[in-house]
Amino acid sequence: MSPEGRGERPRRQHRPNRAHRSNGAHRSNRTHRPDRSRLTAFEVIRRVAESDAYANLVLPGLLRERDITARDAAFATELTYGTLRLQGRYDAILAHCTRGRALEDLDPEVLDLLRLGAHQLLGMRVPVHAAVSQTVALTRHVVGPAPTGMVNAVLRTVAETPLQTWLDQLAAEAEDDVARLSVAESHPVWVTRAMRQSLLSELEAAPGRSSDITGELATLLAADNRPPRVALVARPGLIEPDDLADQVEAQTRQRPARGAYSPCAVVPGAGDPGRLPAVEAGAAGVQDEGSQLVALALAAAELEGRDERWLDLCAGPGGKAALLGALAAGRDCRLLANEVAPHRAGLVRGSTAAVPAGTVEVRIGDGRSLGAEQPGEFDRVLVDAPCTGLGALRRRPESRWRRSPADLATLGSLQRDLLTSALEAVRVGGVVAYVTCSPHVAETRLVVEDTLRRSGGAQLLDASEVTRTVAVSDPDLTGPYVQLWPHRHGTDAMFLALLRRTA
Ligand SMILES: C[S@@+](CC[C@H](N)C(=O)[O-])C[C@H]1O[C@@H](n2cnc3c(N)ncnc32)[C@H](O)[C@@H]1O
Repeated sequence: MSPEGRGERPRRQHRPNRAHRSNGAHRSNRTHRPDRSRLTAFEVIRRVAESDAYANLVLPGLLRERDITARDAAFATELTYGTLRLQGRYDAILAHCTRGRALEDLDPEVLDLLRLGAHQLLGMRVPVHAAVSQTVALTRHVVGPAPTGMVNAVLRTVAETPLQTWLDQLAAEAEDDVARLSVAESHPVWVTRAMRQSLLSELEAAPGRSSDITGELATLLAADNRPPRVALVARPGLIEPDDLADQVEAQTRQRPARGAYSPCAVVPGAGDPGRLPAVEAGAAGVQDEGSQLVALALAAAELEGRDERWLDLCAGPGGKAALLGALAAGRDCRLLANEVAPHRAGLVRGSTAAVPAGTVEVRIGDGRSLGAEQPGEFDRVLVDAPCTGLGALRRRPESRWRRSPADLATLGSLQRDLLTSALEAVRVGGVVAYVTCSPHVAETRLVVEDTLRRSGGAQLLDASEVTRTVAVSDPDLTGPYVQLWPHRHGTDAMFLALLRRTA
């Protein structure tokens, strides 16, 4: 299930400075108060570890609550997200600095403190003295005095060697390119392997592409470690992109760029999109250009015959439903937005609130049974399937460490069932878009090919060609499937297949 769908589990109460309270050394706590940005970053990282929380959901609330703004907020954000993203790299480095002590044997809070210190030293250009002394102060505040000597010594050892020298040393120890890139770019090995597999499978479909898979893999993994640029969607018929750009300009005093691919996209370089009048009114929203493109492609696919009823089988939280709803309203079509989780169905209602009344109906239910309940009813169907989210690692810093290959089995059977149901729900001649925010072939082409084989009565359309017709510039796609990439397109790694029901 995607991040927004999972609630935060009750968390273990964080007890600042346990040891101090027990030995009564309060004065030292007062004189070595850690700064609020670092303390906030630490607390978010602990919540991520202890309660399965999502950093991008917890951090903004904490910053607001504590009135941490401007440069301090930017520092806390980079410290939190950078530490979470690059945890694999830092663990490999820290393991060389603990004098033989395994990282698993450290108190988890102390390990997180070391990671925070390592990111300041190696990823943020914080001066050594400040990075070490502040991390030691934070350690004393949140854990107590016992590990401060160790934290000080380990971070000083980390700081003795520049990042590139560390990476060269780790590369020399790696047994192959996948292991080397996994450590250097901080991805679990199975994820790196899956990305490599996906790039290779594209090469089979388009042999003309660069065959330097290792080089491209390195670029892709590095792109996953950079924060994504925010893109806005101007929902057709609700606001024109130029009018949205005017609102951004009024807020930021800078004319925003238009999207590289989506005709509806506006890309503000700064500002607070949530405060734009169009976003507040629901005429626009924050949406990755990849998500915009796949929804636009479904709406643009040629249909034989009637075009009246559209279905979004897995609609929550409703980004694509809002875009499809706006398009549907412009064509006098109706959209049924289905979602299994009631609270997410509520989010769909919110996202689609600005679409003219009577266009979108929100339904709470299991998409797997919808095809049997309403067979052949729909002309266009979107299956934006629950997936590992490996295509959105840029925006969910902790997710790469949370997922495991075991998730693929559970998700794979759900994905197949949902696509089968969509093929039942669409009428003969109608089109189904199968979409994932993951490039893992087990969630993309294998699901499509298996389902086509099992269900029969459907054919694959050339999704690249359809996508080219809606894109404002050539996304350089080949073959029946569309796979977008952060390093090539600057989008999430969205996958799209288009299928037409034939019998
Ligand atoms: C990738 S998200 C969809 C994102 C959405 N299309 C958007 O653009 O905002 C997948 C959604 O599928 C929902 N889901 C999971 N299992 C489902 C099922 N059996 N039937 C319908 N929806 C399901 C999840 O709750 C989640 O909201």
